[in-house]
Amino acid sequence: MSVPLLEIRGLEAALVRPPHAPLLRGVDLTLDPGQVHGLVGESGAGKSTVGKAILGILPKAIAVTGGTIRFAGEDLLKMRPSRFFSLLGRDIALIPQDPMSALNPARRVGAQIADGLRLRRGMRGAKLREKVLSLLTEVQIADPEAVIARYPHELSGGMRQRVLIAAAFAVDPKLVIADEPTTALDVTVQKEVLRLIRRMQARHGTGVVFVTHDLGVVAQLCDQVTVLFEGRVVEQGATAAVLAQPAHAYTRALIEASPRHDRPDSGMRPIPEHIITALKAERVHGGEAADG
Ligand SMILES: Nc1ncnc2c1ncn2[C@@H]1O[C@H](COP(=O)(O)OP(=O)(O)OP(=O)(O)O)[C@@H](O)[C@H]1O
Repeated sequence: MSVPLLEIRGLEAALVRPPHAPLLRGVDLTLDPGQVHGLVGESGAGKSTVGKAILGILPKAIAVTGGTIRFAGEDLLKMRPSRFFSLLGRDIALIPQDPMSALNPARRVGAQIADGLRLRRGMRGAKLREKVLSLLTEVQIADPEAVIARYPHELSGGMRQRVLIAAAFAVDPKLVIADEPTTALDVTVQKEVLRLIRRMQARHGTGVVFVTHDLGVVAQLCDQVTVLFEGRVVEQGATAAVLAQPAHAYTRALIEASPRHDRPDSGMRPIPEHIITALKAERVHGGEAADG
């Protein structure tokens, strides 16, 4: 039996300060190599917390309190720090939400893409420059020779996100965590960037955990989907099946509430109150503390 690329079991996280409000309540998720798994839910559902727990970059206020996160069979939560940091940036990479704050404003973009290749692949000189240029071409940046010498503020938001995609895929990671990578972009650019991520992951055979509040994005990009509500998995499965025949009332409501892509300004509509109430009741009856 092949080992999943990523296998999360019973992941729990909570606020560090009393009363230690739980944020993740036993999240399970399995990702096979080369697959794209969408993590979807409303704001505050815990999507980013899952992504950050995988990357070991949870804010100080949040701690993992239970469960396992296995990457190719090894538990990231139990790994020696030196081993964990050798995986980050080489086997596991991040495409962040906000390209401007992820890039160093004082360094040219070519140098920033080159960092991972120098550090993780030992590339130098002309070979390194060639590789950076070919990555920029791969993410469809015209005139890469000129772009490597630019500073982040000299590029558009879409170009900056392409630069970060190039940086994430530069060292051929096995797993990419994409945390709402198109939220800051306008709708037309969003579509191009999504297509680009899909193409890059297919070409590089990369597994992707894609954090989004947008089921339209899930439909376009993801093989599998996990629906989160208040830190708990409500529904999980192959995207086509879940979207065509959602088993849970919350998923159905989320589909109905999703922004219409033919009307980009339509926004997300609220989930009906009775469904939220029923979900909270399910949690209480499931034996968990009624903490909110
Ligand atoms: N730095 C922090 N300190 C305290 N609580 C936090 C912090 N970051 C997140 N939280 C809390 O953790 C919970 C889950 O947040 P998370 O960011 O994972 O949700 P999300 O589903 O990604 O939502 P969004 O789409 O708004 O980012 C929320 O209740 C949030 O208030």
